[in-house]
Amino acid sequence: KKHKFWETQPVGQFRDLGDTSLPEGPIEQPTPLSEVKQEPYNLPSPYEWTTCDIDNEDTCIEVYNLLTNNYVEDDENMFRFNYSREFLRWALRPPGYFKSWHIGVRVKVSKKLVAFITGVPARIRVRDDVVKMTEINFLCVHKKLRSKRLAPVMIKEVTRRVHLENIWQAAYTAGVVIPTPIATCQYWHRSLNPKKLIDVGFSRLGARMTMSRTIKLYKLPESTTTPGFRKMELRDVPAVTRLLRNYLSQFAVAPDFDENDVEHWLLPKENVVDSYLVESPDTREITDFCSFYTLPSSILGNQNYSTLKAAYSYYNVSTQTPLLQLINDALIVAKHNDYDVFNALDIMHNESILKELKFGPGDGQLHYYLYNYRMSNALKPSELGLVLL
Ligand SMILES: COc1cccc(CC(=N)NC(=O)c2cccnc2OC2CCNCC2)c1
Repeated sequence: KKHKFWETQPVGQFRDLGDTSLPEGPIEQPTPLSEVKQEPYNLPSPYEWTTCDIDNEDTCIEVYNLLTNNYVEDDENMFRFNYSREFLRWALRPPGYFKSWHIGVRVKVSKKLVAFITGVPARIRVRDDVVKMTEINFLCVHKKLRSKRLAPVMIKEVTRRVHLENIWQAAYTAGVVIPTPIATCQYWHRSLNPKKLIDVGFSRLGARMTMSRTIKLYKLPESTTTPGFRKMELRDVPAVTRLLRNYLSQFAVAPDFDENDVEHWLLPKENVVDSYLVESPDTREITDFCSFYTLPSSILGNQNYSTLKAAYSYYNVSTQTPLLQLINDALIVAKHNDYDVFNALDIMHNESILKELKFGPGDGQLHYYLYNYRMSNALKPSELGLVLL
């Protein structure tokens, strides 16, 4: 039976698609905190819950190793996400985070960490509704424990702990279709190091193309082209917050960032997140912004390389500089910092610049989901202003 678990959850159900009589918004009302299950869900007997304190170096290493060996792979199992430890500490400790939402599963006898799931708080606007949500991520079950139905109980446990903090909605993404996507996005890749990408099988040499012709095709200038283009600094947080809030207001679903959020999520952090802005040379005004995060992938089974250095488009705002020129400058910076590939989803205004900047379509889709919040119709990717890590 397909979706046995998801048909028991307060999410949009496939059978309700097209039923426009169902109102957009929360599916279930909050329950009084006294009625939320106080004790953890039962795990199969060999396993126990653990809260992963990622400030503890040893625990952070355990989480890193579990994800490095067991997290998401591409459809052809040639690559696996390889989130760094500093990235995980950044992703899991935003303003107002709860350690209790960093949930692990250990083998009672050996104490080995064999599964993980996380939530972080986020204020997300859905049309005119700003909703306190949790962003769910890093659901990972050790390869040897798959099909033991651990994922449903982990999802129920993180939901229970989120309910205890009086939060009733969640946002998450997946490469698979489960009830029911609020948007389905395509991912695109822009080669920066085509020789390596072809060598590791990420890309293929185009028909009637030589390697030297391919290298020439993706060549980028040594330096950025936009006057006033520079790294974001702490002093820019108020202006970037204003710019970003204004820009994101046009999308149906987007984060409701305040200055604290912008300081955490967008201030440059080496090997984690890069952010640049355009400060108009004459007015000194900040008119544009672009950012990408660093998510390497392990290359599974290649003699010459073990890691693919990938940049993922994050939040970009173009008000004076054409988006094409802004993202081209982001590509130039990424190439200069030895990234092999620059990835983007076709969300926000990205679709308009992908082909011209020589992005190629990826071989998969990324589906966005809301928990306990119904949307009458799926959104077009261009209506989505939310990037999850
Ligand atoms: C290249 O190495 C890979 C290793 C594992 C999976 C994939 C394919 C894939 N599933 N890609 C994406 O989900 C993706 C493609 C473009 C932009 N963001 C993405 O995912 C982000 C956001 C969701 N959480 C993972 C990172 C590629």
